[in-house]
Amino acid sequence: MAERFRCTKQVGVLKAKHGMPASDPAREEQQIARLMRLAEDADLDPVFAEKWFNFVVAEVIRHHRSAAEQPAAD
Ligand SMILES: O=C(O)C(=O)C[C@]1(C(=O)O)C=C[C@@H](O)C=C1
Repeated sequence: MAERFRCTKQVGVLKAKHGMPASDPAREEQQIARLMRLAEDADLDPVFAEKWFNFVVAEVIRHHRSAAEQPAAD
C-alpha cells in the first residue's frame, strides 16, 4: 500500500501540474472490472474487492485534491 500511495502521489502532482481532474471514473471502472475478475479467480468475494478498491481510491483522490491546492513546486 505504501508503494502504491508513493506512485499515486506522483500521479497527483502530474495531474495538478496539467490541470487534470483528480478522479477518472472511466479508469476506475476498468480497474474495478479487472479486480473483480481477479477476486473471482482467487475465490475472494468480488464485492469486498470492489469496496476495498473504492476505499483506497477515495484516499488517493483526497491526496490528488490536496496536491492541486499546493502551489507548483518547480
Ligand atoms: O489512474 C489515475 O488517473 C489515478 O489517479 C490513479 C487512481 C488509482 O488510485 O488507481 C486514482 C484516481 C482515479 O480516479 C483513478 C485511478
